[in-house]
Amino acid sequence: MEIILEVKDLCKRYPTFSLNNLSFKLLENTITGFIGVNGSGKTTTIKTILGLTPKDTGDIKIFGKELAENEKEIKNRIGFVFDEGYFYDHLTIKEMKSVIAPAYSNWSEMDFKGYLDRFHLDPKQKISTLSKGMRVKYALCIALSHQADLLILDEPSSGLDPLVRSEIHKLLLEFVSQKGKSVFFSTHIISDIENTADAILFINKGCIILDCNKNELLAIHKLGDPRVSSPTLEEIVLAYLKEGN
Ligand SMILES: Nc1ncnc2c1ncn2[C@@H]1O[C@H](COP(=O)(O)OP(=O)(O)OP(=O)(O)O)[C@@H](O)[C@H]1O
Repeated sequence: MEIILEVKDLCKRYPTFSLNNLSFKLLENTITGFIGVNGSGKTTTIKTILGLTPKDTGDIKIFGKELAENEKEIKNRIGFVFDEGYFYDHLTIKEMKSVIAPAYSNWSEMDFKGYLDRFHLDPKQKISTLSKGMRVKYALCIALSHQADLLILDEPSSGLDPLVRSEIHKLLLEFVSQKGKSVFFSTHIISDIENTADAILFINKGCIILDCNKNELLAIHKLGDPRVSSPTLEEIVLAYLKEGN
């Protein structure tokens, strides 16, 4: 499988927190769940990958290239969704789209309309009147309408009801089944990882404490005795967390 993103020895230091030598890869046709408790460094990692926060040291290659030297080309191929809003509240869905779309050379108006229909979003509705779930869906419509190959989502499902979460999961599964696509999403909701992710990257206190395939992890912890139930993913993850503390 092709490597879509590769991070090597990434370090970023804030006065009271640091990312410590993070190294990991995101693979093609893989949904990687980036899990960690509040304040463990998920958003800092994502912002550093996207060049929104400068790194101190380390290498980040996206589609085999350095972001700094190929920013336009790489950003064209990344769709991102942040939990904090980055839209102008006073604009409508359609007006905001007109601000964003020119930044992408592969923008597809047909795809955008298709996603709006799918999520029952009205182009005339003001951003300020969208519910949290509608905002995330709108952010996904934007992220998916410029032929991105890598989707990066920062806590897309926090605060959303189970129905909206399952709609989003379905969309991510459809997306990642296409050739050359990969999804990286951060969460602290283990059931999201259980339902959606193929791979798990677990960060704690700015360090990666687990980087593995989800099914392989479950298989390793499966107990041989059928009379005793094997640990759930949540129990396994909590055990790693306790070990790291
Ligand atoms: N610009 C900044 N300056 C100083 N410290 C920062 C800055 N941004 C983040 N931090 C600190 O880095 C740490 C990690 O924050 P980060 O937002 O990456 O965590 P997170 O895992 O995304 O948390 P959450 O799940 O709560 O969103 C926190 O202690 C935070 O206070």
